[in-house]
Amino acid sequence: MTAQIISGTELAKEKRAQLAKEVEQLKSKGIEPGLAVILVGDNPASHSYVKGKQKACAEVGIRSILLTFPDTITEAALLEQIKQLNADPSIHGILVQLPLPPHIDELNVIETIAPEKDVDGFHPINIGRMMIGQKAFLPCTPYGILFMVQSLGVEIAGKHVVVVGRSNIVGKPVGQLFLREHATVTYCHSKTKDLAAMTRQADILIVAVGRANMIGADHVKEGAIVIDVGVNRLENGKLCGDVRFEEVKEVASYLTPVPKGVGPMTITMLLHNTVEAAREYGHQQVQR
Ligand SMILES: Nc1nc2c(c(=O)[nH]1)N[C@@H](CN(C=O)c1ccc(C(=O)N[C@@H](CCC(=O)O)C(=O)O)cc1)CN2
Repeated sequence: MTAQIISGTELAKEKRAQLAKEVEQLKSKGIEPGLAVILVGDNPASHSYVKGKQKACAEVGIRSILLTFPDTITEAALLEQIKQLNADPSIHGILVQLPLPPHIDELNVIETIAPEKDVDGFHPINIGRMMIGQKAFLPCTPYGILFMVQSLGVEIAGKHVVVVGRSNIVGKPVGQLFLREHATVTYCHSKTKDLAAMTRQADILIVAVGRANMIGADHVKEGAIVIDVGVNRLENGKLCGDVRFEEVKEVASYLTPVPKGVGPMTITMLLHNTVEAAREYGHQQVQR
């Protein structure tokens, strides 16, 4: 079997075209979706992701503002900035690019963002609402993965989804999203015994570890759908995923590439959440 490659770039293009129309409709009602992006420090990857987010906003007609701070900013000063944005009626979405410098407590920062402006879907209120099946902003990478799998038209209910990785922003929430779709979900992590025996049970295998090329053909059941979330930069400057693409493509039915797989969907679902935030809350001033 040779896998069909799921193009995140193509899916993102289709979804962004639809979002651009929705933004036009909102603007005709006097609502211009606005996103505030906060960037702390000089991590080159973070700068590049933020640039990508701003470019994508411009593409669909979302107004974005960028607030940059040196990595010496105090946590108190950063929280104050967020409170000001919470009170700004022209801003519907706020995101703080992660990771933050070690002296700043990420959870304090995330919890300071008003849940109705938390377009990253990281606030404990949104995570909690997601887990009990209530309306919530869904974290962008997990949401993008679900969107990709749903776009294949395969039934998710009853499928065995194995997630490798348990980060708060990808591994844990992606399992919950598939559980909400009635999949049977298994989480694997660094302490899992006989990883290959677990991953070979997966109908849908989602790998989000951040270790280059760790998953090979021997980890994958014939015909499985394999989603590679890893973005690893090699010494030669090239990007590669957590999955050994050339090997696994001979076993899987569908496979995402790196780059141009899950990455472009992350930014697209951020645009989706920002449009939703403007639609839901755009007409009212958030009081704080
Ligand atoms: N506040 C947030 N911080 C971080 C998030 C997030 O969702 N919210 N996720 C990651 C980084 N990230 C978005 O912020 C992100 C990562 C990767 C891509 C992407 O498109 N990758 C490309 C390759 C890019 C490259 O050349 O380096 C791809 O896979 O094709 C987009 C966004 C951590 N922080």
